[in-house]
Amino acid sequence: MELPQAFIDKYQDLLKSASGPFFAALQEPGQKGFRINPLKAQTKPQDLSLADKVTYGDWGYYGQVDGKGVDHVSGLVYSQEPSAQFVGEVAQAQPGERVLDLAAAPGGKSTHLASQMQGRGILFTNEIFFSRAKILSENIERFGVQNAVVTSMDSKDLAKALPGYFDKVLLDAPCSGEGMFRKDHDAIQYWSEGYPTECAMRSHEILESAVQLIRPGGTLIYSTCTFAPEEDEQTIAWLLETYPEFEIEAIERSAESGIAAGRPEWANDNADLAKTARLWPQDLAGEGHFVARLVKRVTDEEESVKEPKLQKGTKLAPADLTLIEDFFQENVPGFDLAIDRLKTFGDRVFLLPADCPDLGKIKVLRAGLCLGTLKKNRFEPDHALALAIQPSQAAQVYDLTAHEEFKTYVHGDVINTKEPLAKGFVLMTANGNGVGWAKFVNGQLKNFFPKGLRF
Ligand SMILES: C[S@@+](CC[C@H](N)C(=O)[O-])C[C@H]1O[C@@H](n2cnc3c(N)ncnc32)[C@H](O)[C@@H]1O
Repeated sequence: MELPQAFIDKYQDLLKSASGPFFAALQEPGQKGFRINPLKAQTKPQDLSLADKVTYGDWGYYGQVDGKGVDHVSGLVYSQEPSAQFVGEVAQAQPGERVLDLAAAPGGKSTHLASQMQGRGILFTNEIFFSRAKILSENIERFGVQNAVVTSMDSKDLAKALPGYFDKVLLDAPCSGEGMFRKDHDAIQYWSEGYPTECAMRSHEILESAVQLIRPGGTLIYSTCTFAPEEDEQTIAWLLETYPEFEIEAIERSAESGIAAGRPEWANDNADLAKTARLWPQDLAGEGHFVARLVKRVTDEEESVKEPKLQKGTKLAPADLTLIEDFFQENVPGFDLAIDRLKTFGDRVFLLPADCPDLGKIKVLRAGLCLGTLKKNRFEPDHALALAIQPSQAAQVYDLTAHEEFKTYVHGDVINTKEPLAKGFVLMTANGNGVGWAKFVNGQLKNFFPKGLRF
């Protein structure tokens, strides 16, 4: 890998004698990793050895996930390199909290936060670019998250809609990506001497919104996947100077983790910057990252934050409500259908997260769990529902791995079976987790795996 000369000069100057091991590490292959999904019923991957555990967090392992394998398709695993997993560990979202992931696509950190929240509280996960927000939304669906609102907004507009609403805001900033050079050689092509400063300016702008979105007493987590001090310590120094109500909270780092402290001498010498964390590829098995956690102090002159109105459910026509209730009674009897939280977008019916704020001014791609679609005289379950429920909640289950028919199903083919199934919807499972729906009629399981996902 050929590094730009200006990059080499910069890090020789910053790292002095440590620059040798740094440049040597950049010539090594990138580290691969994944996290296991605790929201799933069966949490033991089928085709992966779990020998090498990432030292921090409960769910991380080293290794590469097969994008076409059972574990990926069922949402049991999420590919994420090990250093990126440290960001979620620093955030420590709690069940019941209001959490925002402000720059979230493709969803590595959001799915991690959702794992921590265990379906309780509300997770707003935002991506400014709509095409990337769609990918984020698909990943939230595959992971079986029920309490997320996926949005695609400029952070300024989100801050106008929900000021002071969140207990925690994560900004995993769009950055110069130096920490990803080993994984993504294109990042080297984008890099120029002035690029970190440009990115830092964009981070400042997004942080201005993040600051408004956090409630007094709430927490900001800021991370990048770059080594550049402009985007790391210098950006946090700028934040502290501009918003004195913020204070850095020390990040716990065990000695064996290889995680280093932030570098005050690369910013304004504020000693508190050493409470931030740096992940260097020469010190640990992972890529480059920077993480800071800050608390927004409650000040005396604080104006009380106005609670937003709650989002009302849709008042459904009695016939439509009956269709939905009958579907659940027959096919997913174990599901707790909270009628007052049902909300339609066109003919699609969603179950909003509990206490969802008014979404009137918010550009939403997914509001909680998509249950299904109201068709003429019937209700058809959504793929998202198959991925979110536990198989024990479904009336009928067909295990594809036991029948060695996983590939047939994801290819979109009909499955013939002699199993004693009743006419109706069947949850198709693989290795004990839902992967989609089929409809059983006359000895055949008609395939409902979405056309766009078949392979
Ligand atoms: C580092 S990536 C996020 C990765 C994600 N947290 C994950 O773990 O999968 C930063 C994201 O910010 C988005 N972004 C770029 N400019 C932005 C802006 N002005 N406001 C908000 N997000 C922006 C990018 O499209 C990108 O998806």
